[in-house]
Amino acid sequence: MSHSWGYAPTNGPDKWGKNFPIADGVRQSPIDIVPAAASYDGGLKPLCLKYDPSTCLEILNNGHSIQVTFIDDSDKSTLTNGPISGVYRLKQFHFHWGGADDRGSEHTVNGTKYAAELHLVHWNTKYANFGEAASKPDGLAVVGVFLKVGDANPNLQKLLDAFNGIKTKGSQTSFAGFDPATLLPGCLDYWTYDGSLTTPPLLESVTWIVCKEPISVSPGQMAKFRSLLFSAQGEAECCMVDNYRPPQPLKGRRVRASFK
Ligand SMILES: Cc1cc(C)[n+](CCc2c[nH]cn2)c(C)c1
Ligand SMILES: [Zn+2]
Repeated sequence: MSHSWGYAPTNGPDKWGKNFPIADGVRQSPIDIVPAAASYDGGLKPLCLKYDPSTCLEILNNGHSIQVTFIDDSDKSTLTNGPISGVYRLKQFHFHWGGADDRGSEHTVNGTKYAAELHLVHWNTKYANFGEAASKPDGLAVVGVFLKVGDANPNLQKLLDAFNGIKTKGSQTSFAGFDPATLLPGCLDYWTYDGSLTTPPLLESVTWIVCKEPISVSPGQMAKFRSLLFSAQGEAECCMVDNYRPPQPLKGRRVRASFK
């Protein structure tokens, strides 16, 4: 019986290559970002993120993270410009975090881990839908935002309050009218590189856009993330923590910076 992937010693990132050989591919994510080795590219445009809160649909615990999903049947919530061409639609956002404040992000900066990382997942509208786009080299664009422990972030509170209804794997509740733009840092300087999904199926279809500036999160707010469960109702409780893949080999890839 093939047990599904996860983040435990028995089914975690070191084991994913068995069922997903692309785990050792040429453009895997995340990576360690070394700012001094990134090349400034004056041709990179500023990010243009236009989100309509009316497209926000629901929040769910999928057993790997909490995910907020969006209605993506129109260009109401989009990413344009930045390193991409064309229009990418927002499909979902989710987080990765640690069991303590010293770890949790997927990307690292000069080897430094943040307490958590937000991923805003967008798909290229040159393809028919998200699923098709996810299998194309230019199919997805994920904006990554680091969460740094410090002051409480009021923009996270509505999200954290919703966690009470989605504690266990497979639970979901409606979540209307949330504006994901409130989770973006004030400065949208970014690093960008060609990479992959950071969970199985690890498809090499992601243009990564990692913001240089983190947003804040308090220790108490981090505790709310850690109160979620990997396990389903009725199963032995397993805290949802350390749901991050460690940095992968760069394999010659270039990391560009939108800023000097
Ligand atoms: C088709 C598809 C499947 C999955 C698990 N994901 C999420 C994988 C992921 C989480 N964080 C970064 N990549 C995406 C974005 C697309
Ligand atoms: Zn992610």
